[in-house]
Amino acid sequence: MTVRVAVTGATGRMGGEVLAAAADRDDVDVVLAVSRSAGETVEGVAVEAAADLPELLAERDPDVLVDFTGPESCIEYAAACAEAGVAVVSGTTGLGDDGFDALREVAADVPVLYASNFSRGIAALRRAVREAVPALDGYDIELTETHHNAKRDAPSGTALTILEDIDDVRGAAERVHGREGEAPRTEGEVGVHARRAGDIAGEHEVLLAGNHESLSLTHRAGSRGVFAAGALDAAAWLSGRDAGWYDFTEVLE
Ligand SMILES: NC(=O)c1ccc[n+]([C@@H]2O[C@H](COP(=O)([O-])OP(=O)(O)OC[C@H]3O[C@@H](n4cnc5c(N)ncnc54)[C@H](O)[C@@H]3O)[C@@H](O)[C@H]2O)c1
Ligand SMILES: O=C(O)C1=N[C@H](C(=O)O)CCC1
Repeated sequence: MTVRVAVTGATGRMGGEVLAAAADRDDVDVVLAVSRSAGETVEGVAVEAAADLPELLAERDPDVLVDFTGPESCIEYAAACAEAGVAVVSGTTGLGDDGFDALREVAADVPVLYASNFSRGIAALRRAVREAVPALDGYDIELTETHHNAKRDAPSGTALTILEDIDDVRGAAERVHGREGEAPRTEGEVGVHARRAGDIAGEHEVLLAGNHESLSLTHRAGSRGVFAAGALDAAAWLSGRDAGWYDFTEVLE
């Protein structure tokens, strides 16, 4: 069955990747693409005004909306989907606690699948981290993420997700963002570092060091296409499900 997909942020980096990936798949059909600035054509799809989303959702009747925009717009668009009965796949990061609370409210009305990272490799890295941290109890942990020079939020949403994984398996730890001046480690802290350079699609390293050894667990995204592919896999999987909150790991099972 072909899933009818609406895309927000269509003139953005990820919006364009989603439209390009959709063009090469026969299980999804893009019925709507919107952005703040309408009038462009992206991957052969006419981009319409995001301000008209409520009316356009009613007119085009998509099954799922795929969102990679900004924290405020993500919630605005998801709320419109709740009204229209459209499922939501979102990968927008920087939502904060209030943003996630609002997104979970939408999940009361429609299916919502959120992931800070739609690559299968990061899902595998998370499993490895959850196994390595308890196995190397007491080792120092440093997390470094590296992204393109246009990324607005820091640390990355993926880094925050991995930090939650570490807290889950080791207990809540103090997070130290960057280092400068007299800054020796304190017992159990997790160092967090965000690098911004070039057009790097996304790198995440978790370093565990102690007992005369170190372990580095690293994921590198080759392009944004990996995220677009995962988001469309999620959209195809989510379509037709009951209202509720879903996780990308369920798609990978
Ligand atoms: N979950 C993942 O796998 C994954 C992968 C890549 C990027 N991301 C996230 O996706 C988001 C977008 O990344 P990008 O590189 O495509 O950014 P971008 O700036 O290239 O594109 C963002 C798009 O959203 C629109 N937008 C942003 N804020 C808006 C607002 N307040 N109202 C209306 N429209 C708004 C912009 O006009 C643009 O079209 C970021 O949060 C990023 O961290 C997630
Ligand atoms: O390019 C970005 O921006 C990315 N954002 C996500 C994050 O913040 O973790 C995923 C990786 C790429």
